[in-house]
Amino acid sequence: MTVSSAPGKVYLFGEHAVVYGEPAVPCAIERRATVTAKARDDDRLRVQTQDLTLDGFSVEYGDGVLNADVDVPRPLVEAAVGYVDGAIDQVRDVADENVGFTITIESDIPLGAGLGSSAAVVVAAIDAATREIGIELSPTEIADRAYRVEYDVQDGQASRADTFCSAMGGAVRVEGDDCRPIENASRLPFVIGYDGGTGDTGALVSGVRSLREEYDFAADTVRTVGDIVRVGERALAEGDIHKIGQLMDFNHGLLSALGVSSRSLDAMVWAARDADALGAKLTGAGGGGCIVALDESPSTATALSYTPGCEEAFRAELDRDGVRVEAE
Ligand SMILES: Nc1ncnc2c1ncn2[C@@H]1O[C@H](COP(=O)(O)OP(=O)(O)O)[C@@H](O)[C@H]1O
Ligand SMILES: C[C@@](O)(CCOP(=O)(O)O)CC(=O)O
Ligand SMILES: [Mg+2]
Repeated sequence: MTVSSAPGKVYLFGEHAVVYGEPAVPCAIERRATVTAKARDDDRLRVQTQDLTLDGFSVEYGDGVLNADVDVPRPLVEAAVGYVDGAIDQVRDVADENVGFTITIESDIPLGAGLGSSAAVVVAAIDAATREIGIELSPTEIADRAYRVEYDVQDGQASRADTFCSAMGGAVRVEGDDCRPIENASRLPFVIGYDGGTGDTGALVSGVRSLREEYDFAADTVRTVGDIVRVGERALAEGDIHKIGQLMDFNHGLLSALGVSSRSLDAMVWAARDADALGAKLTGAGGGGCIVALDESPSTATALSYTPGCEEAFRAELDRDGVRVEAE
């Protein structure tokens, strides 16, 4: 039995635009998905998940047959299994044989909310399952294989940002295939607001793609997000937290123009701004889920906890650890 974990993330800047080759800066946070892999005698895959939203179910999958506990809607099961299934395909590709596994997932990352639960689950699953059969992949190799899974599950619409960040930890910079850690990133006082909802990553990415194809000004907006990231990474290197906050606000405005915000995300962003946060924006695909704000004081978290539509507000520290083995 092997246990590995990998962190979720927030986007300081650059989600969506990163899909079209602009740079982005995601930061790993201390909320993790933990995956236990146990090799089986047969070649089947059994997945058990104790998830916040899915509320615990188990699925057995093999030979193209999917058996789930009775009362779980099938599309939900298929959506949940897609990423893990893809991760195990990658492990079988590395092993060059059809190894079977029982996979157990425990995650404290809200699902489908912009904090990269999919990337964390895939990264941790690839690490745990390869180690379980005696193969040790480097974090960059895990990131690359996890990216291929996200790319497939999201119908060819994914950047390397989430998976690289989850595998490496810390703050990272991703531009196309160029992925690198940001050394000595200044400490940022992240506060997260969560509306309890989710966004459909694939559908939201498709929406931005259509706008970009239809209107030159939407394509310009995507490029402008890239400009914000380029200025933002200098501010990050200089530790200019006020400028970082201002640029987060700007980035949110452009994401909103691209149609990926929502009433509750906007309400949480404005609650954070009214509470004197240095900046606030949605994180990840949008549509529903989480915002990230910067505030050293407790004001933003308190204001968010009284904001209608905000289900949970919490502080998140930068997690310098990427994927790591917890037990072997
Ligand atoms: N604990 C979990 N157990 C099983 N699958 C999970 C778990 N957490 C996330 N996933 C997978 O990740 C998907 C959500 O990913 P996505 O829509 O990209 O949102 P995000 O990555 O922002 O959380 C879920 O539908 C599921 O397939
Ligand atoms: C919208 C996007 O830039 C980020 C999606 O993040 P999340 O899965 O919502 O955490 C898509 C991608 O980079 O693959
Ligand atoms: Mg995701």
